[in-house]
Amino acid sequence: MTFQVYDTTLRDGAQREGISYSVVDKLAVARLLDEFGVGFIEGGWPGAMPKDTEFFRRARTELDLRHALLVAFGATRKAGLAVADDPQVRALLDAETPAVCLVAKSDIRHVERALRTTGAENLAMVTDTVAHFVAEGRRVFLDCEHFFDGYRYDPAYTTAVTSAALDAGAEIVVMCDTNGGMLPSQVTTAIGALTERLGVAPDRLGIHCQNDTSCAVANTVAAVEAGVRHFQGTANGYGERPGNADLFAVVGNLQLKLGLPVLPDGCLEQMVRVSHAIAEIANIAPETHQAYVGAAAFAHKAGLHASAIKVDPVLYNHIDPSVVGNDMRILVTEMAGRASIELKSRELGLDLADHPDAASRVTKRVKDLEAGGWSFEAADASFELLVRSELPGAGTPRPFALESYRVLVEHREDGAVVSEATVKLRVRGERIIATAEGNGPVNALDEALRVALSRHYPELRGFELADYKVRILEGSHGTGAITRVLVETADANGGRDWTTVGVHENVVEASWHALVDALTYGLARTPKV
Ligand SMILES: CC(=O)SCCNC(=O)CCNC(=O)[C@H](O)C(C)(C)COP(=O)(O)OP(=O)(O)OC[C@H]1O[C@@H](n2cnc3c(N)ncnc32)[C@H](O)[C@@H]1OP(=O)(O)O
Ligand SMILES: CC(=O)C(=O)O
Repeated sequence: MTFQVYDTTLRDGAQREGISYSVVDKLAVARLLDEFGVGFIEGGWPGAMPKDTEFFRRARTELDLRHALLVAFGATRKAGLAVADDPQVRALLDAETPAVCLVAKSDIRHVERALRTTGAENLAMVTDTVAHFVAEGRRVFLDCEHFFDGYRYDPAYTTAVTSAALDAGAEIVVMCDTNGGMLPSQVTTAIGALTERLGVAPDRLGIHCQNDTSCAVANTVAAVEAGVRHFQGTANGYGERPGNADLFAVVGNLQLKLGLPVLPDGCLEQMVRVSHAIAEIANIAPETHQAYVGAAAFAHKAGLHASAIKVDPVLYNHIDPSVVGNDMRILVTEMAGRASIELKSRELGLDLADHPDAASRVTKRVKDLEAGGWSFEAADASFELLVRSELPGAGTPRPFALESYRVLVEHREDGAVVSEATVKLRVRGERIIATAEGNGPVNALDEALRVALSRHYPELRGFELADYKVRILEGSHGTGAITRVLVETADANGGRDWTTVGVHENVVEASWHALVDALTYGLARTPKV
């Protein structure tokens, strides 16, 4: 059984609001899609946009694809124009791709109202254009726009468009749910009715679904279950309006749920890497909760889940995440039980299995702290320090003892606002007082701490405050609003970043907790200078 995995990230995907690829971006995306093992890459519409024309020109020398064939997209000839005289058709040929995909009207209402021509002329446009490209040695796919809506309105006309294309030599006629309004059962019914009417097997048909009902993936899978072998989609579901069928979910479902061999061996595990790399190029943050590839796709928060996962991860994962290049994660929050704490600690290299009392104490502290507004879900480093403080023999020494700190904010006559912080610490028996300025109170505090500690801990110089997030939480504890601060610290020497948390009614004090955890954690894991 051979499947055609047809990617349209660079054509339909580029129709998503906010995406604008350069030619270099398009070449990079094409290489990634090829590594994912798709069979066809629709690279754009040559002749419609100079960038797309340029992409196909450069692709000839700069792309060395292992799995995929490049496809150029265009429309059937203009109404009333000979196919050989249509400049769009010429541009499509000039792209010199082994295959082309032609979009054709297949809903009689669109033929008459949007194209402003007759049903007969549209059929001739399909026949002429398909035959022209076939005669030029191209493989031809025909995208039937508004196929399902057209078929419901006038099945005879939509069927006639399909037959005209197949008779003229099209390899596959693609049923497009252009407005994205279909449901899986409607797709299945239409395919059954059409194949009966046409007298052709469903493997001459393809499927292309927009996602306006959030059913694009389900509709695509339903079409394949109905016998279709050519399916289209885009990386991460990018596309016009809400998007297209997310090719990663489609492929994951077909390969892992239905056991269909849609990708070459060794490609499925590239899924997460390719998904995130394309998101990066598209300048769109990867969707954390995206099926299969999202960072949270296999992240477990509920204590009950973790307690079963501790026995066997299969019990709460629909697949082994590594099969698609993803990882399972255990989240530690107020919903954690002892099993969550134990599994998360194990992830961090701390074994609580032989310390049930410590696991219970950590669980209780996490629940109590979270009730007070703390959140460890994104603050692994603070969680690790907490576990270490309870696990016998694993404690992390605090690098200093605080005598006091003070922060001033000065609004000067010239309008400048400067913060100044002073810290008084005891470091290895020495009393140190240090003062520093910063562009805000937290920055000043961070600088003063570094000044005070740098002689005893020179490795601190490699730490950078990479991100600082503040969230004001509604006052639900009789204290008024409280502030939660998350600090992300980067290691200039290339180590992994780490995140710490602090909570207090006062934003500076909350930040102080997060900063102290950040330095403590960083110093504990960095080799001494
Ligand atoms: C469903 C889909 O998403 S298909 C992909 C759609 N993608 C895009 O539209 C992006 C690229 N498009 C473009 O750059 C431009 O729209 C172009 C270059 C294709 C056309 O631009 P223009 O010539 O200025 O025409 P315009 O966009 O205003 O209208 C489209 C024309 O194509 C005609 N047309 C639409 N579909 C078809 C078709 N399947 N076959 C032949 N002609 C068609 C329309 O009737 C209209 O013709 P008209 O100019 O004689 O009225
Ligand atoms: C061709 C296409 O993108 C559509 O009909 O949705």
